[in-house]
Amino acid sequence: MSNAQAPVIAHIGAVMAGLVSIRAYGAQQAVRKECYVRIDRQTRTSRTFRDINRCALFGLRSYGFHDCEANHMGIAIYLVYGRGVTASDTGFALNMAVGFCELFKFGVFTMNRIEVQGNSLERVQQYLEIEHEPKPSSDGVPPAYWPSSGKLSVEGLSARYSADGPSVLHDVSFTVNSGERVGIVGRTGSGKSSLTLALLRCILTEGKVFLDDLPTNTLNLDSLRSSITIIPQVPELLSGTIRQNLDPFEEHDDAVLNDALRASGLFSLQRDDDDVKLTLDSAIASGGGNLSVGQRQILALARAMVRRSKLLILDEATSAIDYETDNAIQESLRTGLDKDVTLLTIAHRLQTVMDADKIMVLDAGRLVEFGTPRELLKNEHGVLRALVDESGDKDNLHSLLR
Ligand SMILES: Nc1ncnc2c1ncn2[C@@H]1O[C@H](COP(=O)(O)OP(=O)(O)OP(=O)(O)O)[C@@H](O)[C@H]1O
Repeated sequence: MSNAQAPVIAHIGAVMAGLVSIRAYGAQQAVRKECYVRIDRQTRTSRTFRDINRCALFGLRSYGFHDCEANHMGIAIYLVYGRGVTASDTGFALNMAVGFCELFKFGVFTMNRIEVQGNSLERVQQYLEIEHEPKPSSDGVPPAYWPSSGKLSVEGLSARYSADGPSVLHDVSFTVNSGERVGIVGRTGSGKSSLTLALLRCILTEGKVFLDDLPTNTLNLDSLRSSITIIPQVPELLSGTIRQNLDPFEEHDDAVLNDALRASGLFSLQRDDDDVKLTLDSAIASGGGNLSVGQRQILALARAMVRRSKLLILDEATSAIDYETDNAIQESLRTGLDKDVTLLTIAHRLQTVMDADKIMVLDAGRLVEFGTPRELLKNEHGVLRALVDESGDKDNLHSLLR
């Protein structure tokens, strides 16, 4: 019954979250139909559960009548005709005999309830049994100064999503010097996001990755991931205040946090006559639901500045944010970050990476070009040149480069 109930609750949750889209696409009928299917399934199991319960209760009552009542009668006869039985013995014995039946019934129902609720334990068990990432060990703790620079070297990196799945990155090798800004481009499915996941060891990898000359495969995952900051296309925020989101462990004072907000460009986007201004005390809804995607990205950028990571990976979300916000973010990336911060930008729009120090072009999981934009565009048969020539922005991109 519990297993049938979860899909109903999940469906209602999903519908509530997507009400606007459902109405916009006129999908009420399909959603209602799916809801009925799930409710029917849940009702069937619930009905069976209750029927069996009734059956058990009926059985118990019958048993109680035949057995307990007969017992009571036997005891009563003994108490009336037996010798040396006092009035207090009689009262006590009859009282206990009636109570025993109730206790027995209660015991059976409690056992049944425990079995049903045990379903929750089964679910916990399922989570305990899934494959876990390696646990941190004392050997994997990096020196306190690490990483002192954002130098990144990758040697023969291959990656796959599961042990028996296909390889999505093939023998990728490159070196990015500390403070360099590198744009990662490629067609859809070329492995751009997989490369960032491989750097964070979120997927299975082979080959070597060195951050500030330390091989990352020997490090504890928490140390590695806390030293690299990634700003995804749609950053997640925690419910609380902006202060808690920027500094969850309360390690920095307000001046540092405000500096980060200013450097990330948040204040430059707010006008004096805005009704709602974001400050450190502004409330954030769960997942950042009360902020726009652009504002969430800016806060994620501010968080990266507070963390002072030497390697920052930006999964560009230009399609979701307006021109002004995009400009503010790009400007903050140019001016707000420390000079030794290495920035890898996954570019969906070529325009944002044309001023990068280097561009990395991926194709079907292979690194096919890596160099300065000028060098790569000189190659008439190159992949970047083809991507630029295919884009509607071709003239603009060439003129940007000039
Ligand atoms: N969770 C996953 N499980 C298995 N394979 C995956 C998974 N995610 C991506 N892939 C595969 O990995 C390859 C590279 O995908 P990836 O998401 O890295 O491409 P991308 O260049 O980031 O694409 P896009 O520009 O569309 O985001 C694709 O062939 C894809 O099918």
